Amino acid sequence: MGVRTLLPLVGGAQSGAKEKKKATATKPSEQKRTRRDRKDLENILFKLFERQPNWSLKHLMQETDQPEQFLKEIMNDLCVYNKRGPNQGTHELKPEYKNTSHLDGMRDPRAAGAVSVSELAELVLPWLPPADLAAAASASRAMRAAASAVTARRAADFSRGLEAVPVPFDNPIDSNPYAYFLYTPFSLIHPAASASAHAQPWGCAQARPPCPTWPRPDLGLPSAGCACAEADCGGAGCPCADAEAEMAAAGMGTLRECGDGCACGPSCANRRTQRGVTARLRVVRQLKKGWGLHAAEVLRRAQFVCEYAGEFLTTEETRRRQRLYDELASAGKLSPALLVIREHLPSGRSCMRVNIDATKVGNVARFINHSCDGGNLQPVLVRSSGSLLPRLCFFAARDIAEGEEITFSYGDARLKHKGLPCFCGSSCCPGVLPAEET
Ligand SMILES: C[S@@+](CC[C@H](N)C(=O)[O-])C[C@H]1O[C@@H](n2cnc3c(N)ncnc32)[C@H](O)[C@@H]1O
Repeated sequence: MGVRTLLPLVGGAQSGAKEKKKATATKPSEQKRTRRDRKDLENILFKLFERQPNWSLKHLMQETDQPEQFLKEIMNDLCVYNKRGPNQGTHELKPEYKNTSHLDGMRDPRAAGAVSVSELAELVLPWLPPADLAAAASASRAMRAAASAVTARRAADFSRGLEAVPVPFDNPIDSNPYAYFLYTPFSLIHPAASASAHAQPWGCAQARPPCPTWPRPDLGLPSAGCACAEADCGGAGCPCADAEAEMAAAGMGTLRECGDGCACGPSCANRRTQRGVTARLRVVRQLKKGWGLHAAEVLRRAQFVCEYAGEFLTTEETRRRQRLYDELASAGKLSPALLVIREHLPSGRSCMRVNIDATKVGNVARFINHSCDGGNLQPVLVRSSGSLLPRLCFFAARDIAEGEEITFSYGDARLKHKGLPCFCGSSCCPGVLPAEET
């Protein structure tokens, strides 16, 4: 558990005659002093009594800047008043409150085991969606400070420590610090995905966990796969190898990799799309397109950028969600990230359909905007041995400069009656985003 946060103390102890005079002359009126949160004030007083054991009421008022009556109430609970002796006229802590720094967060014997406001905030606030976080922030000054820290951490890494590198938000347009959704480094099967992802902390103070922490779901056929020695995996003799692998990254559109059914481990060289995001990226707010994914370093042609991760949906659930998303999107209330991939099978007569929804549960790819000229990413359908469902992965189609927006083409079909406007800016843009009834 983290160290308790103490609000800054006001000024230093003033004991000289000159300072006393000055303090009297500038003493603010009682009405101007606003009450602190009681627990915070108690913490401040404990700190002051650690600095020196005896304090007059007047000096404590100067230090804490609290209304006299409020301060007296708390001091009655925590202190004894010295009527005589060398410390006459001062207060000191009651014996049960002295030398208890080793019991940090448990000072109040009236509530043994109680934690401070900031400790409680640290436990609870990372679990809250933005509206609840804002409501909690209005409860007290300490809660406001804790909520701002959570917000800052959310804006600094929306992968919540689940990727090898942090992925920050950058909003030069308005005061919205981040977009709220649940993060998954790889696709999950609905409805298990939605159920488990409803509770996910985001913005905790503790160090990033080793990534990724979620168990990868078993998506398929455990028996299929290779048994190569690790060093040979992906080579000419490996049944999971793809002779066209390099070309795939450059534009062939499909790729094979080792997977759950193989004897090799996660460090196998033939699993280049299975280690999550390693390229430096950032999400930047734009005036017309909302958030967009940008390169935060130079990306080389054919470099793996990210997988399109979200919830694998049935076609029935996809249609249900699409109706809802269409309504919300046309009212400007949502940027849907629902993707349907159709892969034509070799017979040419049927096609395999994969539905991935990254709107509520997704990864960095949910921020990739559309470009009518095809953008700078090459989408590649990756099949891993032992997995039934292919994964959509993105490779750099050419060198991408630092700061450049990362885009791909959502498709050609514009079959919907009322399409959303497209602001990709390319010369071939017809002005409407691709869309079709699913
Ligand atoms: C996968 S999301 C991309 C991230 C999105 N911009 C956001 O703020 O979350 C897809 C949505 O982004 C918006 N979008 C993507 N490309 C666009 C473009 N070229 N012009 C206008 N809006 C675009 C549309 O609202 C679309 O439904």
